[in-house]
Amino acid sequence: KTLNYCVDPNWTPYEYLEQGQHAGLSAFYFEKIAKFANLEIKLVQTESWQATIEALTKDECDLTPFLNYSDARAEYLIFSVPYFQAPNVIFAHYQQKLIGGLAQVTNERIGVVKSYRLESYLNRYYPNIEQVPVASELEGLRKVNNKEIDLFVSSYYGANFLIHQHNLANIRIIGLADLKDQLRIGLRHEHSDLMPKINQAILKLSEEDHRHAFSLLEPVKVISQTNYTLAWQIGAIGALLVMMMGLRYYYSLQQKHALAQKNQALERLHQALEKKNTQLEALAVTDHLTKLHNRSYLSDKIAECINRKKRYQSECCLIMCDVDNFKAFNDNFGHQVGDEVLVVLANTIRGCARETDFTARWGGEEFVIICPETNLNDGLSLANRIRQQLTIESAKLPCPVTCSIGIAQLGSFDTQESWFASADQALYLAKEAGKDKIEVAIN
Ligand SMILES: Nc1nc2c(ncn2[C@@H]2O[C@H](COP(=O)(O)OP(=O)(O)OP(=O)(O)O)[C@@H](O)[C@H]2O)c(=O)[nH]1
Repeated sequence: KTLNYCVDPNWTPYEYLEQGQHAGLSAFYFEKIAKFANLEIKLVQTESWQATIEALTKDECDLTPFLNYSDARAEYLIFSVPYFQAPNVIFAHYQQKLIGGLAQVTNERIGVVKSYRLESYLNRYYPNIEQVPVASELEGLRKVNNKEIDLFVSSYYGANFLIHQHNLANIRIIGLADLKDQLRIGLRHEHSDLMPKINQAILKLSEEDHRHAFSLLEPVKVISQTNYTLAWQIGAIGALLVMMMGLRYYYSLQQKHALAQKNQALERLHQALEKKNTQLEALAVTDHLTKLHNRSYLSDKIAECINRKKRYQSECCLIMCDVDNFKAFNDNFGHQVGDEVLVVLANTIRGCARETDFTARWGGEEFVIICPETNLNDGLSLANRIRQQLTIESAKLPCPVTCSIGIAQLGSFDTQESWFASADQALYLAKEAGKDKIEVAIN
């Protein structure tokens, strides 16, 4: 027949339920005893020791493996020989004085676990002591630790275990209780025929078994262990992040460097382009043979002179200079020498003109000088200087070179066309008059 058994679900470390299973010292002993006695057993779970006692009285449980003898219990239970003994002691807050035993308890309130043998024992032998019922040993000890009650009586090993386990640092033992736990199996009377077998099984328990049972009462040390796996994981993630950030920083530095180099190259290119543009702009307004300005450059300057004349009545002279018999020169000495003649005349004009004058090759063998802020006399003397200097400069050429010059002063109502037409007319007259001459246009 299967025996149903109940235990105290909250009597750590002696006896308790862990995930619905019987655990603790009594579990270790009872498993061995049941095996030695060849008992078939089945746990019936209860909510408290009081519920276990009730279940035993109501025949819902056949036995309980770890309890003390009491006359009250003997009414429905038969007891085995004890197989575990422990003194009972009095616990108090560490500020309480030592006492000899329960007999010296006077005004103190003492905690007792409901339905424990101590409850009836105190009622019987110390009726004057004020009892405070608690649900479990742990609750009683906590109340002492927090000074909610003055004393607590309990089994030495079990309470010692709980004090360490739950770090109840304010508690100390201040005296011995009269009672001693003598823990054994309690079996309902109707199964008393099994008791001899059970007692025999208890006697089979070895010293080694008892040593092991005591080892179960060692408080479990809560060792704060570093979670190295987590530390490694965090470390690895951290290192990875640092590495990624480092790589990112390294790449951004490289990119920055490459960008800076590209920018420098672009800047150099930009400067070269600007230089080229300036050169191109200069080329666009420069005659490539004589390096004087060309006609398009002069157009702007002529317009400026006309505007200044209109606004300030400032004087301006236009000198038009044409190489005499240039065709013959080309024909006789070739175009290369003809080019040299043009360069000589251009240099002569450049050398004679003021820095403020604008000189240009107007086309072919014809040159133009615009002389701002220059009256007719000054223009005339410039024209003479050119003619004279050309005679000197052309000495290095195969044949003397002369030029004819027409001068026109800018009139108040002149346009570019009329002004140039006047100078051209004067030049024509100089040619007509036999060349190597200067003629002035009359307004
Ligand atoms: N070598 C050279 N000859 C040029 C250049 N530009 C124009 N000519 C030549 O200059 C000559 C000008 O001849 P013409 O207009 O008859 O003038 P010219 O022979 O000087 O006669 P006059 O003006 O009356 O003295 C032409 O034969 C053109 O081919 C040039 O850049 N270089």
